[in-house]
Amino acid sequence: MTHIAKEKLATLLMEYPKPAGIVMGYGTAGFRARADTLPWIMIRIGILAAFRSKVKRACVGAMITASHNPEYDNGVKLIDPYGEMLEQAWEVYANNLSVLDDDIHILSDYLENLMNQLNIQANDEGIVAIAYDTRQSSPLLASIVKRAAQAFYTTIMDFELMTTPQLHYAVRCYNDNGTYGHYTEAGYFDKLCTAFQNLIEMTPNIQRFEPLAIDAANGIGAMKLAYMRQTLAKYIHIEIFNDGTRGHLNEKCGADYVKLYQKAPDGIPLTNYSKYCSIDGDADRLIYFFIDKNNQFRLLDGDRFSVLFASFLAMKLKEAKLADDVKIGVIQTAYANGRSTDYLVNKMHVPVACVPTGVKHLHHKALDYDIGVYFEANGHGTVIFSSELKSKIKMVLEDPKRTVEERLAANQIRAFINIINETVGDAIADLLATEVILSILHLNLEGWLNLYDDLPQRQLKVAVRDRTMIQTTDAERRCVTPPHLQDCIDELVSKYPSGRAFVRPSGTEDIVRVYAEALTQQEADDLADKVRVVVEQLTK
Ligand SMILES: CC(=O)N[C@H]1[C@@H](OP(=O)(O)O)O[C@H](CO)[C@@H](O)[C@@H]1O
Ligand SMILES: [Mg+2]
Repeated sequence: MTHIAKEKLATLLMEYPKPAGIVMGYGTAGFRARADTLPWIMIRIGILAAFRSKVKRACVGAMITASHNPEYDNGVKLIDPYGEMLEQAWEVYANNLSVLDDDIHILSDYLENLMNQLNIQANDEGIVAIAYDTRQSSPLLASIVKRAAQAFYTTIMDFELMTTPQLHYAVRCYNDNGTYGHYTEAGYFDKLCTAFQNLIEMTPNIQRFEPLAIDAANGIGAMKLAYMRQTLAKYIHIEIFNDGTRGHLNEKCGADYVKLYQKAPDGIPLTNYSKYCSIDGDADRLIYFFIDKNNQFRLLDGDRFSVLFASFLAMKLKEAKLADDVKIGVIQTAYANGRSTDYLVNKMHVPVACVPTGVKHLHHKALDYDIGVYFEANGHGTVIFSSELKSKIKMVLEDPKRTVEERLAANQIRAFINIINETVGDAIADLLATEVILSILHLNLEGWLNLYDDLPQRQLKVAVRDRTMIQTTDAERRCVTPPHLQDCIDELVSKYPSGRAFVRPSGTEDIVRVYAEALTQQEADDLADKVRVVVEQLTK
């Protein structure tokens, strides 16, 4: 480590000291906590981003956001060169760095060892792309990441205000020299909007788009959607509410609020539109909803996107005569409604895999398929396509012996691939994909909802002394510790027809989550509550 790097680090450590006794782990979505407790961890993350970039000899990203959490929280996560989440093995380095106190000698010893281990030279080049959401605390936190990375000969690409998926996209494009698209924001919108227009224009008898009201959670998405709204005004009328001019970020609005409380957000008129959706604070989650004829609030969550996207793609594969040699699969977590899994497996005959919570797990598993559709129930997800599938599509398009219908279907899949953000779940891309599929299939929200009926469900948060006491297996569906907890859950569940329940420690909050579903809301509530009681008893 150079003398200058050491000096710069020492200055940062003095400026942003680590609070005594603080412990922080790189969790489901990076480091996340109250914003005022975060500056010190940004130093560590800045260093790690620089190292990661040097090792991969590519640009990596650092996104400052706490997504759907309150304005006073913030967080940071790293993005790997292909636009995916940081490789899990590196989370260990993040955790090791977070354990270290502010002693510059100890820190530089650790860093020198790490540089040796990773075979990094002090003057290797690094490049880190940084972006942040609209939180007041974000610019300062971003500036600390930047200064720490710069201490290690690293160039910074400062994108300032961006959605999380936009940064994932930019990192991917930058590293594959524009093959995936141009890495700027203009490049991002150009790719999505052009593909959306193409798909509309190539499809005969497409249904007119009904106006859509969007709850933007008073976050970054409002600003970005405004740009898209103008570009696509010719096709679809979009109104943006909760755009940050009045309300507070994620407060009684946004995708997480709507999904968790199963009710409409504040700040949006509920009578004027037939279609509504909510995004979250960093615009990577999307949830649709509407008010039905009986004045009931009806929700379409992540499971519904899986079903819709997989149905559309399976249909187009069939039309393109590609269905036989393409492996399509859906990835869910334990939070997926049992009826969605049932519909996918038994009605659509699409294989479903279940993985632990967190997009990194879903994304990883989706790579096993030619078309991997993945969504968390909360509305975070995307579709990824293998390069073999992309070549097959190209072959159909270039084969003069193929019929017009076959080529049209292949072309529709190709356009769909360009709407989707394959690097990570993206509310804006998913919204465009959903809108265009609904119009192609002539479905309204009611028709989409009627594909299957959800089982009533309940989610609870339980505060316990030490959430790590609960350990799980089988994609978090069964508890291993504390002893007997699983037996108690099994016993409770057996009393409810079609009942299912599980318990897991949250990776982003200091709580344990309980999930239950059953035939009626009353039973789901009862089951969840009884499970809560045994959790409380056995973790005392
Ligand atoms: C039940 C639930 O919604 N859990 C969320 C939440 O994780 P937890 O580990 O459950 O706190 O935050 C994650 C990051 O945003 C998201 O990926 C995940 O789906
Ligand atoms: Mg988010």
